[in-house]
Amino acid sequence: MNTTASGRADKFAIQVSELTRRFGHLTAVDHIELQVPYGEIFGLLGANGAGKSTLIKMLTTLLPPTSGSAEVGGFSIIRSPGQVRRRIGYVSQLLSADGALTGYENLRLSAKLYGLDKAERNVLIGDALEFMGLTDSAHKLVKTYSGGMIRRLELAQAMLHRPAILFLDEPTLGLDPVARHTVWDRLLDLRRDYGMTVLITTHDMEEAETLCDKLAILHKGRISVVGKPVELRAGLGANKTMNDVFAHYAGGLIHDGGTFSAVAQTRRTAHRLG
Ligand SMILES: Nc1ncnc2c1ncn2[C@@H]1O[C@H](COP(=O)(O)OP(=O)(O)OP(=O)(O)O)[C@@H](O)[C@H]1O
Repeated sequence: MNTTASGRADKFAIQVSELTRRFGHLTAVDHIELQVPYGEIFGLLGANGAGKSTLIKMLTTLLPPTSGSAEVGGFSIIRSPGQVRRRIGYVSQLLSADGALTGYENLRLSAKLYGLDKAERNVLIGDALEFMGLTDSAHKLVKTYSGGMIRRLELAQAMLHRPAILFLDEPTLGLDPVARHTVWDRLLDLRRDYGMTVLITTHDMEEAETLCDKLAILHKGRISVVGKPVELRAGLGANKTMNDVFAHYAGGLIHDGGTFSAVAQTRRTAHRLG
């Protein structure tokens, strides 16, 4: 249990009530209810356009909701967005590290943006580099990094100020299996060492099953089911896979070769670093 600045004991890192976002006539997120306890690794699944990124953008205060409410780290995303931002780290789908800077310089930039003072800054940057296995590459340009190293650098940037809650939009998209597993290990370490709560979006059924304690599947802006991966599979019958669960609750199959957005994203990443 965490105690917020208001002194209130708070069991949930994320509490969402009737949260809704419309874009014109389209309701991208439709009256969502969600509770994520502190210390949980929580996965958001859904087909392209289901509303995952829109939900994350609202919870990270980047996009105002049309209606409804949410508390993140004990603070309202509407009334206290600054308090929310102090308690979260966010890695977006888009490449956020700057390829023309070194890993260290990227981290120093993040530290300044977070307002960390100089003495604290150097210790926290050193810790983050070490934690993500990037100490030896700290002074190399990021455009020479592999995709897995870039993801770990982005995680290092997001964990720098020791947020209570990390939001990661498709954290392992486009990574090979070894790099993917390394990212999973680091996320598990962040939970173990710092008690961080992690909310991720993913299209990867292995990631959903192996990494996440609990999953919510979104379909057309609504949550169609919430549960532990093993419960969701068992709920459909014997020998059901996560792909079956996804097809049942998300209205479609995960196709071989990835989704359109996965392919586009991978290419965007390659282009930016090229
Ligand atoms: N700024 C915007 N203006 C208009 N429509 C938007 C905007 N952002 C998202 N949408 C629409 O809202 C719906 C939900 O989009 P969102 O990006 O949240 O889905 P997603 O589940 O994250 O999809 P993906 O897996 O492709 O990232 C989609 O129909 C999308 O086209």
